[in-house]
Amino acid sequence: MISFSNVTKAFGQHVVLNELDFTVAPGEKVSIIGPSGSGKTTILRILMTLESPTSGQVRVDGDELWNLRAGQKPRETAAMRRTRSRIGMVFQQFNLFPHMTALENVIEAPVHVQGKPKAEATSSAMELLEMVGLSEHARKRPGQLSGGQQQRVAIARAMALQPRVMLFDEPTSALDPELVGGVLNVIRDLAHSTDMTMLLVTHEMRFAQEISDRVVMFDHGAAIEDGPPSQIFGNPTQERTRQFLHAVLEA
Ligand SMILES: Nc1ncnc2c1ncn2[C@@H]1O[C@H](COP(=O)(O)OP(=O)(O)OP(=O)(O)O)[C@@H](O)[C@H]1O
Repeated sequence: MISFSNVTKAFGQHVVLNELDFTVAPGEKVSIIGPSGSGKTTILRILMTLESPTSGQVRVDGDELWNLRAGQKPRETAAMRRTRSRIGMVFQQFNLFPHMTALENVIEAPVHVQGKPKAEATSSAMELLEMVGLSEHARKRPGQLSGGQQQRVAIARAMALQPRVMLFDEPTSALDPELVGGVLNVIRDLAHSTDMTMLLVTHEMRFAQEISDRVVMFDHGAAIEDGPPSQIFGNPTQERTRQFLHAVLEA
């Protein structure tokens, strides 16, 4: 469903992804872990077409996202537009429209991007808000909701175009500790009950261990270890993975 082949991303002289090879199969739930600055968010931003790679190939569901030509700026392609409608992304900061209610945030893309009739979009959005436990708060604006509730609205919003792939970028790291569990419960339910492909960048190691089919350890822009959670958390092959987990789990 997702493939990075020989992908390099540099910001000026700073190489953030270094000849990365990485794939995710349809329906797989994959967590990305690694130290700050190792390139984890950049991978998600490239998939959302918010960044372009410097070189290499990125494919989503068979579509190559960029047609990179040496010396030319990357151009918008039909594959990029198709991909954006196939992928939902949940950011650290909830990314909701503050002047719209929870319900209006969820129906916004189906109505304005897809041209769905408002009544139909509203009924699907209410099902999504119920799924994330917020149907009673549908008429509230983000400022009237807790951070955890706002993030659950953001998950419903990201699901509104019925994506085949969901990307989560440290979805609980901006939350007060007592609100983290509610958001993780929603992501866990999605992981267990849907056949969506899911890619999660997280510092919640125990959660990654619990929900992932595979865990990929990043360091300096490369996937240095890739395996089932039992390997990564129980018996990592790389010393760097061992050190990282020791530092994070002892903190
Ligand atoms: N637009 C940009 N311009 C310049 N440098 C950038 C840009 N975006 C990211 N970087 C740099 O690229 C590196 C990798 O960033 P990225 O956000 O992918 O790391 P990360 O592994 O997600 O880190 P964290 O866990 O702290 O979020 C960082 O050193 C960052 O400063």
